[in-house]
Amino acid sequence: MAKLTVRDLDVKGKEVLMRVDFNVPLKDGEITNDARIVAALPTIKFLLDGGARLVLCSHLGRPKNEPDPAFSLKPVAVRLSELLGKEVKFVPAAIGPEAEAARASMKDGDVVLLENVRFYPGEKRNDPEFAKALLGNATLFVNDAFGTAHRAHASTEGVTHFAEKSAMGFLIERELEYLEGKLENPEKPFVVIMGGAKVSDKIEVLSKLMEKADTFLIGGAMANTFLAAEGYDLGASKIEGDKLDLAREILANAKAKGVKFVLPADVRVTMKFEDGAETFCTAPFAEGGKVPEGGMAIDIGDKAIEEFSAIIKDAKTVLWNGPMGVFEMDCFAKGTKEIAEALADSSAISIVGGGDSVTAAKKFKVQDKLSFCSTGGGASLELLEGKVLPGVGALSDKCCCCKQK
Ligand SMILES: Nc1ncnc2c1ncn2[C@@H]1O[C@H](COP(=O)(O)OP(=O)(O)O)[C@@H](O)[C@H]1O
Ligand SMILES: O=C(OP(=O)(O)O)[C@H](O)COP(=O)(O)O
Repeated sequence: MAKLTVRDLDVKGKEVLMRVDFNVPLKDGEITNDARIVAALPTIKFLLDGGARLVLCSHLGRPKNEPDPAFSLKPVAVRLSELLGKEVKFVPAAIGPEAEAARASMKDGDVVLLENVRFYPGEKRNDPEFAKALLGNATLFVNDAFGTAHRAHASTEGVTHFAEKSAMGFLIERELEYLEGKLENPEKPFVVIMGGAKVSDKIEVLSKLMEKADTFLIGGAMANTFLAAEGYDLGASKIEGDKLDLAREILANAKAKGVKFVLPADVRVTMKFEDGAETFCTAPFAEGGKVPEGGMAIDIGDKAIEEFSAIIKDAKTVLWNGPMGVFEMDCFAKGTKEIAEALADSSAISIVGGGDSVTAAKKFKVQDKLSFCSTGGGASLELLEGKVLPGVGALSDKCCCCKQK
């Protein structure tokens, strides 16, 4: 069922509670990446231009359900104010007399940012009393916190039970358009690039995507587990030893479905896991290549890069989730960098599923050449697994005239 969006709301003169994901990285009180604030701006501006009295709420980090200055949203209010070019009043509480007073004194077009909702035990518990207090006198709720939409918390799900209408913002709308819409009937060939640390984190998403994908390209540490399951010698590489049977099952499943499941032909190896370490590529496994004793596969090899890039070139839709190697260190980053560049050069619809892959796309400066980069790691994975995100499922349905919610 289609959900309400901000376009369906009449917000003039009304108090609107909006959940954003302002969970930004901070270093010594400074925001080191404001992408999540920037991503929420279109909805914030739309509501302010429409004459709403806008009350923003978010979490930041994982405080222990009590106030902790290290996780205060105050620096975010300052940055948001700069980006909007207007005052954003910061309220050092999310509920209670101070928050109520600040909200009561708002005029149309004003915006306030409440303090971190995770300073209260009711947030993660999804306590109805906390949700009611957070909604306050607002009758309308807007959720644009895609990165947190997989959490059924008071500020993402609980408040919808008390608001007259609950709608999604433009960010969530766009995330759904790409991670659901474009992948519903993907233009073929549809290629899925999977990497990252663990097979076990991605089993569900692998199985789900197996229904649609033509080809999987597997890299990162998860490729090591598949290669080990095929009987190759991986030396001291990172492997999930207890997932070998599962890996064999996935390989058999792909074969039965006629899906190409491409493992790296070769891997890049280091004898020392440290920055600036020397590396070399193994011979192709099919030609007897192996990781020597004590060696670690930390990236896909040059032959694998060549093969993966050729497949990406012919694709019409590509979904990328998980780096090809330990891209955080330049000496182990070649595979991830070249695959990111191959994706940027391709004419395919290119969708990056959040988390480390987006960090990699930024690091290798290809983000602008990709069709879409998700702002949520966990949320994008759950969506790709086919789950309904609680923060989306709880929004008002488009057809019900919204009186019930
Ligand atoms: N061959 C490898 N050996 C060890 N770690 C790896 C390897 N390849 C990738 N990684 C690590 O996997 C991590 C990312 O894994 P993951 O969290 O599953 O990705 P994502 O966040 O994109 O879903 C990165 O920190 C990267 O260094
Ligand atoms: O950064 C987030 O998730 P992500 O790292 O999975 O993208 C979200 O803000 C959710 O945070 P949480 O995982 O503490 O609930």
